[in-house]
Amino acid sequence: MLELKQINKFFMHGKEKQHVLKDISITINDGEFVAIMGHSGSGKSTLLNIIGLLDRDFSGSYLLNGRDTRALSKKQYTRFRNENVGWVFQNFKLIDNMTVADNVGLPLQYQGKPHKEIRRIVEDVLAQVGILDKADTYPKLLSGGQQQRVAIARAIVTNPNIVIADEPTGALDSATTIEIMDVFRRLNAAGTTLIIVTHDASVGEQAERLIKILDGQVMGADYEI
Ligand SMILES: Nc1ncnc2c1ncn2[C@@H]1O[C@H](COP(=O)(O)OP(=O)(O)OP(=O)(O)O)[C@@H](O)[C@H]1O
Repeated sequence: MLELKQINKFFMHGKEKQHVLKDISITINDGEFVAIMGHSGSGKSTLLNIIGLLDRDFSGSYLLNGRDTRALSKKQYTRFRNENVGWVFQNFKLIDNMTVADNVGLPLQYQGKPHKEIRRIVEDVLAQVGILDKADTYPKLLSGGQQQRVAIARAIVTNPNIVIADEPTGALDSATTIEIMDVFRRLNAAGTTLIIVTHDASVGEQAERLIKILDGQVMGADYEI
């Protein structure tokens, strides 16, 4: 479970202080599929970075699986993220000069797993996202949808309980968006908590719950984006 309480976040622009997140309190239960929507600049990515343990420079409290994320040392915080959260981005963020299998296996390499075990887990995960036949090719030779499957495989290779995706279909056409959302939905059906920021209403409507953000604040269900 994920509990954000009274989160406030500021950015400095020279001497100007910008209040980007305003008193955000959200609870997300294990296994939920939540979409976050709102206008450009409303604070969605800033919020996602906090939820996904990439940023803890904020005020308020954030408990993840009962742990106070702000009480962790820097090393513990990074480790906690690697164990609990898988990230997927709009532009895939794959390493071009590494094969698909090596990209997906990277988080396991960081964990110090033996080579043979890494290959076995990677093949399992690639099969799960439907691109086992691409294991030994390079990302740039794949379509956008295939590259996003690789990125999803990399996000889930450590078996995290939460997958966080920032505009994961933003660079994909509508047919590919449907395919990628199928992959996400299967993942969620198998028990993974899924949190997606999206501008695409067809993606947002697949979520169990929609969190709407306006100017850094959570809006009620009747707010029209
Ligand atoms: N690192 C940063 N330094 C300074 N200001 C920032 C930084 N990151 C975001 N901001 C500001 O915070 C506000 C919210 O940005 P954020 O990226 O969270 O919005 P968003 O809702 O995700 O937008 P979009 O839909 O366009 O991605 C914006 O005004 C942005 O300029």
